[in-house]
Amino acid sequence: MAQKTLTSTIVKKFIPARKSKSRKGENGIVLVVGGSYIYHGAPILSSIAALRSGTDLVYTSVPKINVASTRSVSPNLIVIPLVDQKLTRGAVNKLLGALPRNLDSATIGMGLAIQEKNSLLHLVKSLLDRDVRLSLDASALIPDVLPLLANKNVVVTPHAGEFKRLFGQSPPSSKNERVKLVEKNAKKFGITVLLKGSTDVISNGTTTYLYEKKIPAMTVGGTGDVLSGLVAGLLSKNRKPLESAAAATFINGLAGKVVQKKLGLHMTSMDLLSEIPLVMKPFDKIV
Ligand SMILES: NC(=O)C1=CN([C@@H]2O[C@H](COP(=O)(O)OP(=O)(O)OC[C@H]3O[C@@H](n4cnc5c(N)ncnc54)[C@H](O)[C@@H]3O)[C@@H](O)[C@H]2O)[C@@H](O)CC1
Ligand SMILES: Nc1ncnc2c1ncn2[C@@H]1O[C@H](COP(=O)(O)OP(=O)(O)O)[C@@H](O)[C@H]1O
Ligand SMILES: [Mg+2]
Repeated sequence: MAQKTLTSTIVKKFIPARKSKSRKGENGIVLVVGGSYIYHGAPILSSIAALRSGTDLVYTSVPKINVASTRSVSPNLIVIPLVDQKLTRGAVNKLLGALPRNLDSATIGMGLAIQEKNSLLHLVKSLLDRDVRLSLDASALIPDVLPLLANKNVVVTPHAGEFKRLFGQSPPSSKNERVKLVEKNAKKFGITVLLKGSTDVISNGTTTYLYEKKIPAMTVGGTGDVLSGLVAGLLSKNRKPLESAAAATFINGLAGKVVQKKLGLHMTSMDLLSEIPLVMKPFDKIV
């Protein structure tokens, strides 16, 4: 299968136009589920990235111990408390009852502590049953979730360590072998796989995009959390998981390039957030 290198021309087609006459909610409603006692920042990074990708509303669900700190970060976030410190069946049932009716997409896993595996499976299945498009990251990347995902507009965003946990094989260092392994698993499970690294590999098993970034400053913690929010933000308007994942990784890299140029190897993932609007603006279309 031929791989294509991501370019602005390709990505421009993946970002839907906004109608002048649209109303609040028509340009994306996103749910972010993540965070834990130690990792409070991940869902915040993901949520702000989703908003900055150009969605209308982002609902951020975090354990109740994180609610006050999360709310204090930004009035733009609508925080839905998880009733337990970790993801439990009871917390998922309460969350499902509190969700907005017309949710378009969700991203789950960043910084999340999962008490019972079945609570994650129940959350994923319930959201897919409501035709919510998913971006699964970090703690949500466990093999048990794979059978739920086939051909359901789902993107998984593992780094190499999460890839091994999810698919049982470590991505090899040879680029061609890496691409083949990503394609094999994407096809086998009917999902879009975005394998993160110095070169991101994005494939749905039929089409594959590569994005070589040369932005080592992005190894700082949180840049994958930002990416998960960008994927969900784009998925909320473009149902095609491959296109949304490819556009998200390209935007994340563009922002990283600008920040590295400005700050060298001293960026934090927060710096990416302020660059997202500036790098995405040239892709805006209003009809
Ligand atoms: N401020 C925050 O709240 C932050 C929270 N974070 C959260 O921290 C949690 C743990 O994240 P980590 O990615 O550190 O997961 P882990 O530290 O649990 O890494 C999982 C496994 O993968 C291995 N691994 C990690 N990156 C790898 C790579 N590129 N190649 C090969 N092996 C690799 C690790 O050694 C480990 O064995 C995640 O839920 C993440 O979302 C991080 O994103 C950092 C920022
Ligand atoms: N050497 C590198 N050069 C450029 N980007 C990188 C490099 N290593 C990792 N990245 C990027 O950093 C992010 C890492 O994701 P992840 O490990 O999940 O981060 P975190 O969980 O800390 O948010 C991905 O977006 C990946 O593309
Ligand atoms: Mg991560």
